[in-house]
Amino acid sequence: MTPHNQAKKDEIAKIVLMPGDPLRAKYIATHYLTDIHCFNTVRNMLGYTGLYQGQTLSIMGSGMGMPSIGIYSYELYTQYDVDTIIRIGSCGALIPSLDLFDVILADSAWSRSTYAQQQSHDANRIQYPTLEINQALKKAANEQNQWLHPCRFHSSDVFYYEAGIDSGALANQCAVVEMESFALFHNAKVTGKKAACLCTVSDSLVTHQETTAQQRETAFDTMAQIALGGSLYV
Ligand SMILES: O=P(O)(O)O[C@H]1O[C@H](CO)[C@@H](O)[C@H]1O
Ligand SMILES: O=c1cc[nH]c(=O)[nH]1
Repeated sequence: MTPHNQAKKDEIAKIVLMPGDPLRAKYIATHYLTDIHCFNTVRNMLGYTGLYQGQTLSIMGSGMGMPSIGIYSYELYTQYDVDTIIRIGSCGALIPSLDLFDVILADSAWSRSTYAQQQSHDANRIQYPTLEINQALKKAANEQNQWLHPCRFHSSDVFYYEAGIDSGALANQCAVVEMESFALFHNAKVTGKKAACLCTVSDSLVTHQETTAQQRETAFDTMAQIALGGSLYV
């Protein structure tokens, strides 16, 4: 147990799907897993373990932002022997060619965050997912006839900008913005574990279209199904 997670070690699977929203975790667990068991309610950061096509899998919220996913993912990797975390988030489109509900796969995450610098003196502004997990997700998407858009993410500490879209994100060819992948990829690297990040486009910073809070909780089924399918190839 940790200050943030009441689970015993054997209650969490080797693979964890991790949305920011704990209610998205509950929705996916209750709709797609069988034999589910809720292993964490501390701070309402709900976590579930169950079976997906016979394989044990966990789904747990990360909360919003790098400090939050930094805590939960580090504990999962170092105290619960989790091997792989696949973030299943929402993101804002930074380029006009992306539509609401498109599913995006991070091939890298650029950030101004000091998370990696503070955590391990890692000064890299770009962190990377695990290639083998991205390949598993691409294979699952292919099988499901879904198109996955691989691109660089801007992993930001900010949701509401007074100064407009971060020019550094555009200069670094980021196609979407979200708030966790950089810290997750860093934690996977320093612990010798694996990570990937899928996001569904929930809004566009270009067209200003947006989904509702309810859709962000319960309407990201395409992404969930790709992550669930990919977990079988990990
Ligand atoms: O929907 P989730 O997974 O929380 O992801 C995105 O949504 C939150 C902001 O609304 C941030 O956590 C951002 O990364
Ligand atoms: O961080 C995020 C997530 C979704 N949409 C945004 O605009 N930013």
